[in-house]
Amino acid sequence: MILGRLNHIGVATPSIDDSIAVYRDVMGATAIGEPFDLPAQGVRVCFVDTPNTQIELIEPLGDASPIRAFLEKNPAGGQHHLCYEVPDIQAALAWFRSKGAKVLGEPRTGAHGTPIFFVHPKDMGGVLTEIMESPREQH
Ligand SMILES: CC[C@@H](C(=O)O)C(=O)SCCNC(=O)CCNC(=O)[C@H](O)C(C)(C)COP(=O)(O)OP(=O)(O)OC[C@H]1O[C@@H](n2cnc3c(N)ncnc32)[C@H](O)[C@@H]1OP(=O)(O)O
Ligand SMILES: [Co+2]
Repeated sequence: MILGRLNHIGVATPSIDDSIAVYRDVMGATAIGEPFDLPAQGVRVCFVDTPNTQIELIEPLGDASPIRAFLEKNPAGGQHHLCYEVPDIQAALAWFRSKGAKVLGEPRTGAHGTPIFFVHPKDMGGVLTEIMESPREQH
């Protein structure tokens, strides 16, 4: 497998609106996207662009949101996952499985419109890891 660039850092928050204010007013971020809902992923999302990567703010959406338990343990929010690009999602899936790492569910379409999957933090040194197919590989 060829590991590509860090695409984004996922940051869970109880309030995207409050987090936008922090990134804008305290961090000086100038490129902040419009929040949008991703019901299939159980999250509301907002991207903050930095010169070399993105911060992905995620707020729970719906009762079955996968970030609810995280926010119960971390009520103020916090760093939730790292996302790396790969050229071929199926090859990456086979690679992680061959290494015995627990892939969480099947690949699905992520916030960038390309396939993603997650690898359990227990197999990744405590870091929930998202793997996404690079937008540049889409035809
Ligand atoms: C915006 C869309 C998309 C994109 O395109 O970018 C996204 O990023 S969506 C992001 C949200 N979606 C997901 O996170 C999906 C994958 N996650 C899961 O399946 C679950 O969250 C989980 C990782 C399996 C955790 O399950 P959960 O029920 O929430 O927690 P547990 O209490 O059972 O946790 C077990 C164990 O793992 C530790 N943990 C949980 N979350 C994290 C984390 N983010 N980083 C590091 N460690 C984490 C948790 O503390 C437990 O540890 P122990 O207590 O020691 O057992
Ligand atoms: Co993500």
